[in-house]
Amino acid sequence: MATALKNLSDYSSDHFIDISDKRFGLVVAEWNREITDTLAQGAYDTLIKHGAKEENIFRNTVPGSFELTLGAQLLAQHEQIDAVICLGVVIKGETKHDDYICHAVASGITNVGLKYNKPVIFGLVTTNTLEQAWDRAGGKHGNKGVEGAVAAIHMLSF
Ligand SMILES: Nc1c(NC[C@H](O)[C@H](O)[C@H](O)CO)[nH]c(=O)[nH]c1=O
Ligand SMILES: CC(=O)[C@@H](O)COP(=O)(O)O
Repeated sequence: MATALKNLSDYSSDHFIDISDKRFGLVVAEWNREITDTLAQGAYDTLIKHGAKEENIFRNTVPGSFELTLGAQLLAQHEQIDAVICLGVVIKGETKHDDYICHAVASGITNVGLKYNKPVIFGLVTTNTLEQAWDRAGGKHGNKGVEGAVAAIHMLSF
């Protein structure tokens, strides 16, 4: 279903568990920093809204989305971390570079989650234009950071 048909910030919290003792890693790419900061704020606010403690949310930055995988692993390897949310924005350029990044990150963070048996959430905005990216960072299609936090809480409620 296209994002245009499902707002990223619409969700049900009926099945959520108590997350007051859960520890979350946020890994945020610095590329397109203004947008990734907005995604991170959306994720942070959603975790707090649903009971996470400020002191249990650990935010790290990485240079770009390609480094999200290693950033996720460096957090997920710690027993104290219950879930990791990866946030980045990749906007298509003149070459296929964006494809290589997106495929590497999708595959990489999937493997980290499977390796450490904990939610590692794919919060990557992958768009053709800057406008489309802003539409998914608090714009008309909601906030992908909110979606990432909801996915993390949902998986912890599994
Ligand atoms: N073009 C974008 C990048 N490129 C940088 C890579 O992610 C990586 O940091 C570099 O190749 C060094 O390993 N990153 C984004 O997050 N978004 C982009 O649009
Ligand atoms: C997605 C990217 O890495 C992008 O900025 C690279 O741009 P280009 O393909 O024009 O080199």
